[in-house]
Amino acid sequence: MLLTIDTVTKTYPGPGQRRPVLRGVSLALDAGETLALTGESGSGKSTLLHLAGALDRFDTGEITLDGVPLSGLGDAGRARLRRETVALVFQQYNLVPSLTVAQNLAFHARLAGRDDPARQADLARRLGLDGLGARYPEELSGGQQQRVAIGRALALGPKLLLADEPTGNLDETASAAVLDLMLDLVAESGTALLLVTHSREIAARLGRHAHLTGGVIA
Ligand SMILES: Nc1ncnc2c1ncn2[C@@H]1O[C@H](COP(=O)(O)OP(=O)(O)OP(=O)(O)O)[C@@H](O)[C@H]1O
Repeated sequence: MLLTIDTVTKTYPGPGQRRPVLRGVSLALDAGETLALTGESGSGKSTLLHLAGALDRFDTGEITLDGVPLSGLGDAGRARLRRETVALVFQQYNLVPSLTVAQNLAFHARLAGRDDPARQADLARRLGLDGLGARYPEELSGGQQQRVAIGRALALGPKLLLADEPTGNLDETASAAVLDLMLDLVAESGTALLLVTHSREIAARLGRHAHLTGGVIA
């Protein structure tokens, strides 16, 4: 298994009565699998995605990512594992406005010491970004910006791609096109995908579907 989430609980610290967001979530994802995570607003989908990506700490239970139990890691260990294994795509594209498309595509791979211009060029071509390399994010459509964000994530060569409502800002046509490309690219590269969505249609396109409700997977 690439990712195993075992009876994980999470309560956010805060004033007043504290209610657990996750009450014992269990979920497993094999290498190369695609899984859609749905659930009502506030059910804890983003929280679970962040925990799976070693971006935040859980209270009890265990998450094992690429063979490494996360509970035993400190901040530095989690950061290293994240760098080596995971890439993220959010609803907000989070591109660097002062960098060109080509520079944005290379940015995270370069930071991780895995700069591979040939791979970036191939991703740009596959994502329909040819000819846009010298443009800045503000000169792109939303769908184009999201395709750059997906290319930037996949340029890392991650084992696990975590996507939080990645097409949530796009109209239906752009959303379908971006999802198609993302699914093609993860299938080709054997990358596992955990994708949070509100859309039943999108969920149906992925290999598996899990629904979060009442702090557990239904
Ligand atoms: N950093 C935080 N501090 C305190 N509470 C938080 C924090 N992040 C999320 N929460 C609370 O935890 C609950 C779950 O939030 P989360 O964002 O995981 O839900 P979600 O299912 O992704 O929601 P949505 O579909 O609306 O994005 C919510 O009640 C939210 O208010």
